[in-house]
Amino acid sequence: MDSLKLLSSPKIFWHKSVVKKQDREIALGQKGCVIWLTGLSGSGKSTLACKLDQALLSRNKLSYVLDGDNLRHGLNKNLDFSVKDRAENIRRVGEVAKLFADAGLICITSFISPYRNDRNLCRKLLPPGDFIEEVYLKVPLSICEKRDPKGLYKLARAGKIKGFTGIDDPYEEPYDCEITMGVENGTPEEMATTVITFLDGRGYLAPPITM
Ligand SMILES: Nc1ncnc2c1ncn2[C@@H]1O[C@H](COP(=O)(O)OS(=O)(=O)O)[C@@H](OP(=O)(O)O)[C@H]1O
Ligand SMILES: Nc1ncnc2c1ncn2[C@@H]1O[C@H](COP(=O)(O)OP(=O)(O)O)[C@@H](O)[C@H]1O
Repeated sequence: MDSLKLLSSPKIFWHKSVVKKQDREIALGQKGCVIWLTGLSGSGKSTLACKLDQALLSRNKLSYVLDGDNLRHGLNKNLDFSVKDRAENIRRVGEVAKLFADAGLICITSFISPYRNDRNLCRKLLPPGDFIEEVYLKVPLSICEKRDPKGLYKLARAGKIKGFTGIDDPYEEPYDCEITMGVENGTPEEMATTVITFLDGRGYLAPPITM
């Protein structure tokens, strides 16, 4: 019974893992954490997530990208863009990211995540220090709309998509994010370097120190 702890439901128990997070981190030579990218559609989240993933791999660090478009093809395919479903989308992402961080990986999430409360709930879900970075891609709507790589803004302006973030649905800017970046911060590669410098400075690209 040592490894069993009673949860809030009397019928569901928590089974403790024998291999600890720290053991996995030592094996991987890094610390598990979550980098949360947020911003409007077209602000560059997926591009930055990919650059980060590549830059980390080139340093022999293991990361994994959870991307809004991709998760909505599978795990979250039953969710729409209502306030309630966006909240559920982000809650599930937070739970999955928590597992990835526990596995010792650097988990990069790329979701509009328009509501402050949903983002803060994910922050609270993770042990202190694991949710290390909220990166806000502060790109004006006019620029995102000009980019419009999927033609969605055009459809939203034409009224063919309802509830599109930035057009007829809100985006709540972060008050307290760790990094804010915009078009003035250079290329996606340069932005990835900024994030990696931050990670390095906080010791996430080295294994934990054990006594
Ligand atoms: N109504 C509406 N509003 C916003 N975005 C929409 C909408 N409908 C479809 N899309 C496409 O879905 C992508 C956003 O999915 P997310 O899971 O990141 O959204 S959210 O965090 O739940 O708000 C988003 O992808 P990105 O452009 O990569 O952000 C869009 O391509
Ligand atoms: N820093 C940047 N400067 C200029 N264009 C960019 C930058 N980052 C991304 N882009 C371009 O903007 C468009 C949207 O980028 P994307 O990463 O798909 O955004 P999101 O995932 O936030 O929707 C793409 O065409 C991409 O090439």
